[in-house]
Amino acid sequence: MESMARQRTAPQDDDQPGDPSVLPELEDAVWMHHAREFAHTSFWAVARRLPRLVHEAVALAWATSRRDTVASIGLNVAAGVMTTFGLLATTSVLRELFAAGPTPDRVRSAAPALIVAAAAVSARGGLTIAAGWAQARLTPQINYQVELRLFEATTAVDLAAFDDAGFAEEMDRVRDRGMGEAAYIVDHTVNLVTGVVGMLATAVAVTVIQPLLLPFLLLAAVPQAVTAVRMARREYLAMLARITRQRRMWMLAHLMANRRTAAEVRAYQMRGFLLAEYRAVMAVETRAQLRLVRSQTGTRVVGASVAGLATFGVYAVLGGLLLNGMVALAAAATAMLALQSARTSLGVAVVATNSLYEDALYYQDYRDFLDRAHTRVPIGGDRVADGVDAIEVDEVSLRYPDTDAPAVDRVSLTVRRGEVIALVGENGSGKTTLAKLIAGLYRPTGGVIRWDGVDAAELDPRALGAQVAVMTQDWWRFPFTAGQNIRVGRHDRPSDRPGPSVQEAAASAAAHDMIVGLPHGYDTLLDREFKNGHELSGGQWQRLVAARGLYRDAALLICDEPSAALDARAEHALFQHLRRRPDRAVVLITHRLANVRHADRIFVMDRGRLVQHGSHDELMAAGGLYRELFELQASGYLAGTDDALPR
Ligand SMILES: Nc1ncnc2c1ncn2[C@@H]1O[C@H](COP(=O)(O)OP(=O)(O)OP(=O)(O)O)[C@@H](O)[C@H]1O
Repeated sequence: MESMARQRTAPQDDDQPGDPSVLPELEDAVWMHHAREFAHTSFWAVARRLPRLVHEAVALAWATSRRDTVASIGLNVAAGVMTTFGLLATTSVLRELFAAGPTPDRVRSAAPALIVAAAAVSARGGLTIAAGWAQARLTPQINYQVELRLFEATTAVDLAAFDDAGFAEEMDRVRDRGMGEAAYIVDHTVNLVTGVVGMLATAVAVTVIQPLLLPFLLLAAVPQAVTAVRMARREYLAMLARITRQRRMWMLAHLMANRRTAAEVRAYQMRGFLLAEYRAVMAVETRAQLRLVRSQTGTRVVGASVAGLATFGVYAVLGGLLLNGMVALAAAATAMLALQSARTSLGVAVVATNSLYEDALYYQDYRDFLDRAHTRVPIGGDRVADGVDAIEVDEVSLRYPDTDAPAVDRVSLTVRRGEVIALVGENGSGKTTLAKLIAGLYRPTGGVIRWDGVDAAELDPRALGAQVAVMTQDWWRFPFTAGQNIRVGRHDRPSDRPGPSVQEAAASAAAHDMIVGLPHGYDTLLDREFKNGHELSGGQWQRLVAARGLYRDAALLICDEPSAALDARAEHALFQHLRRRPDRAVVLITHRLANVRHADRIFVMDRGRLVQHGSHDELMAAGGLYRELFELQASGYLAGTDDALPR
C-alpha cells in the first residue's frame, strides 16, 4: 500500500514528460541525513560509542554552566545513594515487622528504621527535583549559546557561501535539526547517568541484603531492556517509512491553508487538484498508521509477556531461596521493590542511550558546519577605505559554483565618483553579478577590482562595505516598522555623521506620503502575520527599499532594477534623486532604457561579456544590441503603431 504514494508521485519514463496531474517525487528532508544511518546501527554499536558521546555532552554542559552541570550530575548521584539507603532501611523495617512477638512491640522496634527509610525517600525525592531543576536550567542556556554561535557564523560568511549547494544544505540541516540537538544530548546524558546510578544504587543495596539475589535481578531486567530497544527501533523505522508521505501532506496543507497562496489557488481553481492529491496521500498514510498501531501493540504484548515470565522466574527463585532458608522474608520483600526500581532505571538508561547516539550524529553536523563556516568568513586586509574616487574593474570574471559558463567574463570598466553608469543587457547577461562584484559582495574568480588603485582584497571588508549601498533586485520584506525598514539601511549611524533623515530618504523615494498615510505612520508594522501588522503593495515596498538605499548615503550606490514595480510618478521622483552627485558614484541596472539615457556611460552586456559601451547617443549612432533593445522598447510607446500590442 505504501508503494501507492510512490506510484502516484514517481516520475515517468525518463524520456517522456511525467504525468502532468502528478506532483514530482520528494527528496529526503535534509534533516533526515543521519536517520537511515541510525536505523541500521545495532544497539551494541551504539553502546560502544557511549563514552565518547558522554564526554562530549559533559564538555558542552560544562562550557555552558559549571554550576548547573555539577548540580544535575551530583544531585542525581546523591539521589542514587538515597535509593540505596532507602532500600536498606526498608529491609530493616520489614525484618522488625516480620519478627516474632506482639505487634505493638514489633512496630516500636521498626520505628527508627522506618524514620530512616522515610527520610531517605524524602531526601531522594528532594534531590531528584533539585537535579531536574538544574537539568532544566541547562537547556535554555545551551540553546542560547548554540543558536548564537550558529547565527554569528551564518551572518559572517561571505555571500558566495550561499551559492555553494553543499554549504546551503548543511546550513539548513543544522538550523532545522543539529542546533536543537545540543541541549538534547546533554539531557539524554544526564538521564543516562540517572539511569545507571539508579541501577548501581539498587545493585549495591541488593548486594548488601543478599548477594545471591543480584544475578537474578539482572537476568530479570534483560527482557525489559531488549523490549525497550526493539520498540524504540520499530517506532523509528515506521517513522522513516512514513516521513516522505508526511512531508508531502505538510506541503499540501501549507498550500491549502496559507494567506500567501490563497489568491493563486483560487485564481487557478486548484482546489480540486490539491484536495485529490491530499486525499490520496492521506488514505495511504492512515492505513500505514493503523498498521503501525497494530504491530506496536503486538510488540508490546510480546514484550510484556516475556518481562512477566522473567519476573515470575525471579519470584520462583526467591520462593525457592526462602523455602531453603537462604533468604530472609524481609530481604525477599525488599528484593521485589529493588526489582521494580532497577527496571525503571534500566528503561531510562536504554532510551537515553538510543536517543543520545542519534542526536549526537546531528550535533556533530552542527560542529562541522561551524568549522566550515569559519573558513568562509571573508578575511581581507586591514587597509581602510574612506570614500572612493575610482573603482577599476580589470579583466574580472566570476563563475558560480557548479556552472560551466562564467556569469561575468573578463569585464573591464571604471566607475568614477560623480558619475552615473548604467549596465544594460538581456536577462541572464550578468548585470546583477557584475554589480555584486563591484559592491564587494562577491570576490572575482579572475581579474582584480581596485579601489583607488588598491586591490579590494587588501581592504578591510567592513570598511569597504560601509562605502556601498545596494538596492537589490530581489529585496526582502523585512517584518519591521516602516521607519525601521528605512533605518536599517545604516542602523549604526552616529548622530554626528551627516546624511539624510529617515523622512528625507523616504521623501526622495516618493515613500513619505504613502508612509504617513499608514495607520501608525512610520511606526506601522509591515507584516500581517503580527498583531496590527499592515500589508503593502509590491510598488510600495519598492519605494521603501529605495528609501533605505538613499538613507544609507554611501559613496557607491548600486541600484538593481530600482523601479521595476514603481508607477510612473514614483519612478520619475526616484530617478530625480539618482542623478549625478559630486560625492557619489551610481551604478544603475534597468531594463527600462528610457531611464539610462542620461547616464554618463552605458555598458552593454551579453552572456557575461561587455559588448558595447558609450553614451546613449554614441550607442544609438553605432547600432548593435543597445539600439536594437532601445528601439524595440520605444516602439511600444509610440502612439498609433500597430505593433504596440500583438493582435
Ligand atoms: N547564485 C547563482 N548561482 C548560480 N548561477 C547564478 C546565480 N545567480 C545568477 N546565476 C546565473 O548567472 C547568470 C547571470 O545572472 P545575473 O543575475 O547576473 O543576470 P542579469 O543580467 O542580472 O539578469 P536579469 O536581467 O534577469 O536580472 C545567469 O545565467 C544566472 O542563471
